[in-house]
Amino acid sequence: MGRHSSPHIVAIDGPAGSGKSSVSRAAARRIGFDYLDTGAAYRAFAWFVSDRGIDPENTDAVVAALPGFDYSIGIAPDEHFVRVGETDVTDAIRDPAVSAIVSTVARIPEVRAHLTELFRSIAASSHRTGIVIEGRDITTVVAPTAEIRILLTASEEARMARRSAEISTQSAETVAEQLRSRDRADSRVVEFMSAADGVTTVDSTHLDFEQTIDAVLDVINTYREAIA
Ligand SMILES: Nc1ncnc2c1ncn2[C@@H]1O[C@H](COP(=O)(O)OP(=O)(O)O)[C@@H](O)[C@H]1O
Ligand SMILES: Nc1ccn([C@@H]2O[C@H](COP(=O)(O)OP(=O)(O)O)[C@@H](O)[C@H]2O)c(=O)n1
Repeated sequence: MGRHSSPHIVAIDGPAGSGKSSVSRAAARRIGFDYLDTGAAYRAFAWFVSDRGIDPENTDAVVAALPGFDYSIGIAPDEHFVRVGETDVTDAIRDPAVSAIVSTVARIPEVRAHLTELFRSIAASSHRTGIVIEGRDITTVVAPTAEIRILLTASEEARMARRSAEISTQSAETVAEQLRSRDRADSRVVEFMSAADGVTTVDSTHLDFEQTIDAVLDVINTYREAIA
């Protein structure tokens, strides 16, 4: 526990359904690191905006809501919760209604700057040797100097199939169309479809879940001396 230096950072980016959350959490658990899902904060902020009756297209009103956004998240891989104020929103932020508006609030530069600062301070609060942080702009904006940076990709077909297997309340076509339109909107704001300089690509299209975790751990182990 008595660690005083900053935690080492493993930065992982990728499109929706590439396996970022599940693979990052499992990899973090195996190496005793904390785990931060940054998409959860964008989702929780979208939930908050909607809960307050703010139109997500009303940029000024959305920006004005930022100081009142009281966010907390569990970063131990086995203690997952997301809260806004006293409200547990762990499940609510996965609702399709939240997915439908999250890209609209995520494209606002003030929102991105505010959440980026929040992610850096959450990461700095980790008491473990390191933290795996996943999202869309972790390798490029949030933690561009991380020792280990990975782009986790998979074909569009594989990503849609994985996500529709999780969601039983909507048809596969609806899930696929919503995912495609969110990826399109997100990729206008941040580049996560191709790897930036120094970022290692892990393509999980033909890997199962366990093989993908192993592929990510292989990349981490390659740099192990840097994070020993
Ligand atoms: N390599 C894989 N093969 C098959 N299913 C996978 C693989 N990686 C992840 N999954 C599953 O795909 C779904 C989407 O993964 P998730 O981690 O939520 O992706 P993301 O965070 O990138 O949107 C989850 O149900 C997860 O268990
Ligand atoms: N670092 C990040 C993470 C998420 N996001 C936004 O948050 C949304 C939800 O992210 P997520 O990681 O939960 O999405 P999934 O890929 O899990 O569906 C994305 O569609 C982006 O609009 C972002 O802009 N930057």
